[in-house]
Amino acid sequence: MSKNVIGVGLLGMGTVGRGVYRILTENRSGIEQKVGVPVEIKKILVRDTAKNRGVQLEEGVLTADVDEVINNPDIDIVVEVMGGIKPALPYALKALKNGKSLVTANKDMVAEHGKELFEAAEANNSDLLFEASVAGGIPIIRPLKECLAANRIQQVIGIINGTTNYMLTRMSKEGLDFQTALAEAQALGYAEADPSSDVEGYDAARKLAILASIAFNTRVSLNQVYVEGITRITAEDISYAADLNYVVKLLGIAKESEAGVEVHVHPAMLPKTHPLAPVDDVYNAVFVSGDAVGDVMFFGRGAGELPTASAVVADIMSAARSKLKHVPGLYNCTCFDEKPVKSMGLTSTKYYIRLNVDDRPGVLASIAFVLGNNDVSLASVIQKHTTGQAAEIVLVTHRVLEQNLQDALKIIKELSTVNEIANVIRVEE
Ligand SMILES: NC(=O)C1=CN([C@@H]2O[C@H](COP(=O)(O)OP(=O)(O)OC[C@H]3O[C@@H](n4cnc5c(N)ncnc54)[C@H](OP(=O)(O)O)[C@@H]3O)[C@@H](O)[C@H]2O)C=CC1
Ligand SMILES: N[C@@H](CC=O)C(=O)O
Repeated sequence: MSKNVIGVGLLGMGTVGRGVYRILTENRSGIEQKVGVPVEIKKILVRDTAKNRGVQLEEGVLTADVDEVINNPDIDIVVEVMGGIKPALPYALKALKNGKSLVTANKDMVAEHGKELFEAAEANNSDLLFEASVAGGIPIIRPLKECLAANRIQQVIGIINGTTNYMLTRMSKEGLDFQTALAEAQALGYAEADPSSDVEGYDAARKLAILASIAFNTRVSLNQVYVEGITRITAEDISYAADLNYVVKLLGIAKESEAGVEVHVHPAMLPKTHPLAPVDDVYNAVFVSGDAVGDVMFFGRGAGELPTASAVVADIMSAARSKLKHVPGLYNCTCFDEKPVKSMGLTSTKYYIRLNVDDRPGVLASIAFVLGNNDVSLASVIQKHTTGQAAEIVLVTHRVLEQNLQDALKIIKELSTVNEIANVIRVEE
């Protein structure tokens, strides 16, 4: 039987949910033309039905009873924009089991329970779409699954967290301190409900696990991703980076070689001439290299109400078309391989090392000796005398094996003339 309307139920009406409501309402006629029938929001699950949502809502559309969404026969597509794992995951699975298509922006849920969700979608002939879960408004999931499907993808490198990119930009360009920059990102609706997930790198790690799984057709889990956040980045590091012609960014890096897949998220210094260097504020960018296409870069807003909702609504429209044409599963799971993930010690890059040391002759030589003994060679040295007794030294290495650097740092830390290894930041060229 052909449908004359597609019913949508939202789980959540926060930053993203409100954006979805606004786009579906404000662009109603264009969306109807593109889909073929009207797309209507029937019910919205929230915790507090009395809270003002900042948009004109129809009487009775808000509910605190999840069954009014996931068991509602008028709803074809359930849109999960509440976040977290519990109760989002059981609600999502129940919706799929009830034959609803599921659209979600929830990277925690997709990264950690993608297999379960895909299996439920396939078993019930439904769609599972999650474009907004990585890089907000930037199309990247579907381009990887479709437009670049002919390639063997060699690497995916990106700025994939809007909050931290916004913070690093405000800290480096306006001299804001960490907490003020974070408070601004929260006020703008960019941060996660628990912002430690942003600043400690886990949000980016979940997104990288999703991207790497799709790019390399394997299943990369969160615990296979090496993660460091931006909490140790200081004004001094940002200023040294500028002196060295670098900018500091939180990067997600996924590469595939014969030795396996490598996946890591950490702050990195990038030359100011690097294509990712000028990506500031809430903007994200994902740089993909494929064997046939070469290099392509995707750029746009990585978080925020309307950019994120743009991706969610496009997924709703795809799910609607597939419901109308009875062709579910267009974007099913493509993780058909099991590829080993390389340990971080086997990766290699250049490193920036900032040390506080005694201001005495021979100190630099003793540090260089330990580095040399561990096959770590130096590309440049900056030495600043802070007092007559203590000095700050900044070293930049050539490309070296991570394990060699870590072995050397363990010894350097114990030298009596070294007071502190203040920071170590990878340098990507
Ligand atoms: N914000 C952004 O820029 C982006 C967010 N995302 C993802 O989108 C999802 C939503 O994010 P965002 O909109 O920022 O989150 P918000 O915290 O702004 O909104 C969450 C919404 O979910 C509702 N909710 C939460 N828990 C429950 C529950 N147990 N029962 C009923 N309702 C519940 C809340 O209800 P109430 O309002 O009554 O409390 C609220 O309406 C997350 O997975 C996030 O990671 C993805 C890309 C970008
Ligand atoms: N907190 C996330 C929101 C989008 O995924 C971010 O800042 O990128």
